[in-house]
Amino acid sequence: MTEEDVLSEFRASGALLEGHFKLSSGRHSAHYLQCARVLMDPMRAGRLASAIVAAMPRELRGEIEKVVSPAMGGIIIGHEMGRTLGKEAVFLERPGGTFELRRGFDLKQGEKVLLVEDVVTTGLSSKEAMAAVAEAGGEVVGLAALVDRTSDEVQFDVPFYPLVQITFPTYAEDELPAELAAIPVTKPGSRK
Ligand SMILES: O=P(O)(O)OC[C@H]1O[C@H](OP(=O)(O)OP(=O)(O)O)[C@H](O)[C@@H]1O
Ligand SMILES: O=C(O)c1cc(=O)[nH]c(=O)[nH]1
Ligand SMILES: [Mg+2]
Repeated sequence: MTEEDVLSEFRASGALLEGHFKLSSGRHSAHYLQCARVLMDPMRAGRLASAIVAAMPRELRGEIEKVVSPAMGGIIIGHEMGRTLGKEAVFLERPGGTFELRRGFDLKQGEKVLLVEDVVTTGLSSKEAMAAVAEAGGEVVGLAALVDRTSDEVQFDVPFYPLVQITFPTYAEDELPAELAAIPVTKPGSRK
């Protein structure tokens, strides 16, 4: 799949939103990729997951023992990646503010994990999820995502495999452009 093919899937499903959004990090943006809309068609979700897996090196694919995703956004794409890889897919939740495995999900000591996100912007959620995997005994061997919204400063300790990179600007609360500040803000994600 080319980058334009992926963006067409986002446009076709009404997942490319324009307005004024408060992101998980607290930063603001005039653009939001609502991945839940792009993933609501199971066939499309499967196609996108297969495309992410196809872009990963064969050696890494062979190493993965389990897929772990941060809820909510990572769950559907993580599950579809698990299907493509033929591995179990579990998810992390943060009812108390910190990511943890619940519902009887666990990891073996040293189990090799592919972390799967829908969108990565500042990378904070991914890093918190990696810390939770380590805490549970797993070893993250790679990070995969549908969309990479990061700037050049964001670095990870493991290889990062986004399907598409889109650099929409983001702004701190105290540096909003006047035209953005004039639009009422919505916060689509679930981080408190
Ligand atoms: O790289 P970051 O700056 O951390 O932003 C990306 C994170 O933000 C969104 O989740 P959110 O916390 O909004 O909650 P959700 O997954 O429940 O929608 C998205 O699903 C990523 O997890
Ligand atoms: O940074 C985020 O919270 C974020 C950005 C985006 O475009 N889509 C999304 O689901 N989350
Ligand atoms: Mg999320």
